[in-house]
Amino acid sequence: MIQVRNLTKSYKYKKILSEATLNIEGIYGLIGPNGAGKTTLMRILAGLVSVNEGEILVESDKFQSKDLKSVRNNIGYLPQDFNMYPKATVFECLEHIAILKGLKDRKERRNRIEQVLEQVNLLEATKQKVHKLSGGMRKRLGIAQVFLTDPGILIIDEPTAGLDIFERIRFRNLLREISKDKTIIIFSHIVEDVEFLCTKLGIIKEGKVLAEGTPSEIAQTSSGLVWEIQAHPDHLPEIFKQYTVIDIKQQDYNLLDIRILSEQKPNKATPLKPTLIDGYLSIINGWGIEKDEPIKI
Ligand SMILES: Nc1ncnc2c1ncn2[C@@H]1O[C@H](COP(=O)(O)OP(=O)(O)OP(=O)(O)O)[C@@H](O)[C@H]1O
Repeated sequence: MIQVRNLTKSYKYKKILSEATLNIEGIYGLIGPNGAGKTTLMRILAGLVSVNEGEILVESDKFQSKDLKSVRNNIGYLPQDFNMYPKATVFECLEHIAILKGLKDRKERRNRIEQVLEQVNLLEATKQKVHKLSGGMRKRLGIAQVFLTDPGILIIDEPTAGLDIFERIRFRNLLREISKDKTIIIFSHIVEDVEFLCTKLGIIKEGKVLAEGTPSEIAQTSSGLVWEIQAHPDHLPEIFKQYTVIDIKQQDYNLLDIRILSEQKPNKATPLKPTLIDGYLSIINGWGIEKDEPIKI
């Protein structure tokens, strides 16, 4: 469990994070639009950036600490594109990193490397050069290097960016498997990633935490706001002006099924069961949010 309390971060006069409070546990997803402050928060948690105000309390079976620097060894960070030592083989790359991480004993180090490669299903690629790996394999190599020291907390930036559908599913399954004894924090603007993986979510916009809850609790915040309307493609510009459009499906050449958010029931609209993306967009749009108060779910 990581408790982030009233975290404020400014660069010069610009506030990037404003009294952000989060209770991070399980597989936790932090989502928000571009510029929301996700990367900044991630870098703070990874111990790479300092804060102006607030505190972070890390609790796990292993320790309890308010000082992130002292627990850095228990935090593994996987950046969006792991591409260290591109000319080295997978094994050489892990060996370099293991040495940097202080695994001094040669035999122990080699055993550990084999263990982590097996864990992420990369044993067969041991001798392949890093730059020749597919995007998904590189992600798995990223996880392998993080696992060398078996951290209790894993921070992952955009887990499935650049992966095809098969690698996406495979990588999500890997994360689910390894999450059993770890806290995993996923930073993403792909709602689908967090929907399938995360047990809890935080929504952040312009440096402020707008809501925190399970995916279904977040979805429920848009209850009564989600509708399907049907319209001719020529009417789309008008519909975009009037409503927040979530999805459009072509029924035939002349008819579209359009999923929208609206506080009032539009003419001839059918109410729909809310999903996470509906809840996310309604929160981002500010519906049901008291000014400056996070949604209490
Ligand atoms: N070192 C810095 N100096 C000044 N401003 C910064 C710095 N780093 C980030 N910012 C600003 O902080 C704001 C939040 O940036 P951040 O990268 O944390 O957002 P984000 O949610 O990760 O966005 P994205 O999804 O686009 O990556 C942006 O307006 C950005 O310009």
